[in-house]
Amino acid sequence: MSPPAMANDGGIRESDEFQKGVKHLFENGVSKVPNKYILPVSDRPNVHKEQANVGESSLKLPLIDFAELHGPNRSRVLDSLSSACQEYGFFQVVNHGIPVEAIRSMIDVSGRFFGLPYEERAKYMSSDMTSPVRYGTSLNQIKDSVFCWRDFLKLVCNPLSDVLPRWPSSPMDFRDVAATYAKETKRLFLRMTEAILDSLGATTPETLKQFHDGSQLMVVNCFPPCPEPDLTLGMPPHSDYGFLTLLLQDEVQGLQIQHKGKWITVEPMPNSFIVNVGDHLEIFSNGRYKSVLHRVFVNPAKPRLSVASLHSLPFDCMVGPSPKLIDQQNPRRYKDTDFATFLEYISSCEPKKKNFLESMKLA
Ligand SMILES: O=C(O)CCC(=O)C(=O)O
Ligand SMILES: [Fe+2]
Repeated sequence: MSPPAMANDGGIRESDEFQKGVKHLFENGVSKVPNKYILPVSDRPNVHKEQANVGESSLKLPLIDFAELHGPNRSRVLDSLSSACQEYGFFQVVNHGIPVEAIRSMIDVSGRFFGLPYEERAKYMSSDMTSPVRYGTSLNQIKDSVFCWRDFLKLVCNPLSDVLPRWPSSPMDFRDVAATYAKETKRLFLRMTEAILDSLGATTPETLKQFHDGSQLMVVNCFPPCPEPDLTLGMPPHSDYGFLTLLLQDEVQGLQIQHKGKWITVEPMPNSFIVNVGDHLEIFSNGRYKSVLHRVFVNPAKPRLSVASLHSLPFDCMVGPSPKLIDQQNPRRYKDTDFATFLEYISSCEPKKKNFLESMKLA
C-alpha cells in the first residue's frame, strides 16, 4: 500500500503532484512554495539583496560581433573571444546570422507547447535518459531531494531525420520550427567552434570533422511565476557538460553566472545568443577556458522561457585535452571522458555543482 498522501504548506495533497511539474502547480493556483522546493537557507538566491547593489550584480557580458570574425578584424575578435572564455566562461553574440524570425518562432512555439494541457505534455515524459524526446521537471525528478522550479522539454537533434518523427506533433508547427532552429544553431555552433579552436591554436581537420558529426541536444526550459521566489531556484548552480551551449533567453531576467565569487545577473538582450563554455571545452582546452557555474532565479509575476542548445563531439567519442595544448610547462590536467560516463554520473547521483568536472581532474 502506498503511504497516505500528506498535506503540506503549499496546499498540495499528493506528493505525486510534484512529478507533474511546476507549470501544473502554477495552473492549480499554488500560493506558497511547497516544502519539496524549499532550499536550505545557504543555497537560496538572495536576489533582491544582491540587486540592491546594482552596479556589482548586473552584467553586460563580453560582446562578440560575429560578422567581424570574418573581416579584417578577425584576430582582434579572436583575442576578445579568448579572454571572454578565460575570464567569464560566457559571452554574448550579435550579428550571428540566425534570422530573427527563426528565433522568435522558436520562443513562440515553445511557449505554446508549455501552454498545452498537462496530459498532452505528459505524453513525452520518460525516465529513459537516451530518449529522443523527454519532458520532465526539476533537474532529475527521480533523484533530486529538493526540486527546482523548472519544467523542461529535451530534444535530441541528431540525426535529425531519425529523431524528428519522435518530437512533439503538437502544436502543429512545432517540428518544423524546432528543426529549423536546430539546424540554424548547429551552423552557428560550427562557425563558433572554428573560431574557438583557432583562438586556442588547436585546429585540426579531424577535430572539425568530429564536431560536424557531433551531438546536439536542445533543452527548452519553462519557469512559471513562483509565489515565493526567494525560497527556491529555477535551476541550481551547475555547469553544462558539452563543448559549447548556445542559449536563447526571452526578455525576462533569470540567468546568473558566478564571477569572482559573486552571482551576477546576465541582462537579456533581444535576438542575441549567450554562449558558454561547457565541461568538454574546459577539458579540451586543458583548463585554459572555464566551464563556469550558472543558475536561474525565478520571479513572482512573469513566466520565463529559455532554449539551450548543447553541442559536443559524437556521443561515443572520447574527449580529452588537445595534444596541441599539452607540453612540459602545461602538463595534461584532465582525464579523457565520454558522454556515456557523464550519463552514468548524472543518473547515479544528484548532480552537484562541478563535481563531474572535478572528478575528471588529474591530481
Ligand atoms: O535559463 C537559462 O537562462 C539557463 C538555462 C541553463 O543553464 C541550461 O539549460 O543549462
Ligand atoms: Fe546551463
